Amino acid sequence: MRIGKFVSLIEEKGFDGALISPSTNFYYLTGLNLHEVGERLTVLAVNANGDYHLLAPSLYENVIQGFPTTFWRDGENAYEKLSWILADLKLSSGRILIEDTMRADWLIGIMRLGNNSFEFHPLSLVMRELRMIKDSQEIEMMKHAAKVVDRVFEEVLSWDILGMREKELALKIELKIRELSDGISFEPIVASGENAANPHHAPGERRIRKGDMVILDYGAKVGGYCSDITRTIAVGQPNEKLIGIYNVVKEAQENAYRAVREGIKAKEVDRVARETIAKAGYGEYFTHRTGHGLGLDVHEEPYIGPDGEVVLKNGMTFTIEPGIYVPGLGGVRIEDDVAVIDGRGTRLTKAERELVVL
Ligand SMILES: CSCC[C@H](N)C(=O)N1CCC[C@H]1C(=O)O
Repeated sequence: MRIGKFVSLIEEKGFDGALISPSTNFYYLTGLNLHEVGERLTVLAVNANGDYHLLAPSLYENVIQGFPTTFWRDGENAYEKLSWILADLKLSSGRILIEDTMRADWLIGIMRLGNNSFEFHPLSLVMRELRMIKDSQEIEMMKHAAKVVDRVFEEVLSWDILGMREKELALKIELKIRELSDGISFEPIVASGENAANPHHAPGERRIRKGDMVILDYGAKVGGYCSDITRTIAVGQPNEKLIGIYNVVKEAQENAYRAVREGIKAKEVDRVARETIAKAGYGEYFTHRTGHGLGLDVHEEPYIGPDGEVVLKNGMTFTIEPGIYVPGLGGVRIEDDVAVIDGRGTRLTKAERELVVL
């Protein structure tokens, strides 16, 4: 468990405690994977002396073992039990870290507990520091998740996708990922033809046609850790303009990857990708950041954007995924997962990056 290191950090930063609801932070700190707690109040309370206690629904009695926990049953007053825990931990005032994704109704319920005068701060203030550098076990998990998405890409290339609806292909990809891993890290994106001009296109009814460029963006989870890959493929010969765009994106991705070094700021990697695309005349069509950190969350620190002030260090993991999106025509994105190892970038995803024409 990583709670010890977390407590040292909160003390060092002058916080009095933390209230953490189920989330990737909760999993990172406790190793507990509480599936679908939904609306049932579940909170881990930690104080700056290193004492901690969990409040959880009794449905999870079989899952939570060997962890200091008070369980509550449906029909009981969970907030009353939480107030007893906070009193025991002497958490009634002060600077308290709150899980960023805590449900608003829980937070309001906590604010209404008697005798509390908390000053709330987002938990990410502390967790980002802990989670940004992955240890070797975490990197192993991410390598495994990356292998899965590479394998899925090979499978896709063996399918007859001409005439298939985007959403059918997205479902097939999802099923393959689920077969090979612990699950998807987000709902796959399949964007064909002019739909590929939308970076977060929701796969729909459009059938894949001859001459389409198709963006495939999907990810797997292994042991909680995510991969995230994008490849753009052609079905039949695409028009010359799209082929030109493909080559610009491939060059931008390669240049940004080669720029990765320990000690430079994340925004330097973004700048390299952006300059490559701007020089080719497509600057205004690269409408998002170059990448994002990857780990237990599919989007986390360090963000690789024009405002990326984080200094890259060994153990950081992130995506490099420049794209060009031309409304009415289509788009191209190429994305790899990268880890900083021995001072340089190492690609975790290795699927073919040359344009594949099916
Ligand atoms: C979590 S949904 C989007 C997944 C995708 N791989 C992705 O992260 N992006 C697609 C466009 C840019 C990038 C993003 O920052 O959202």
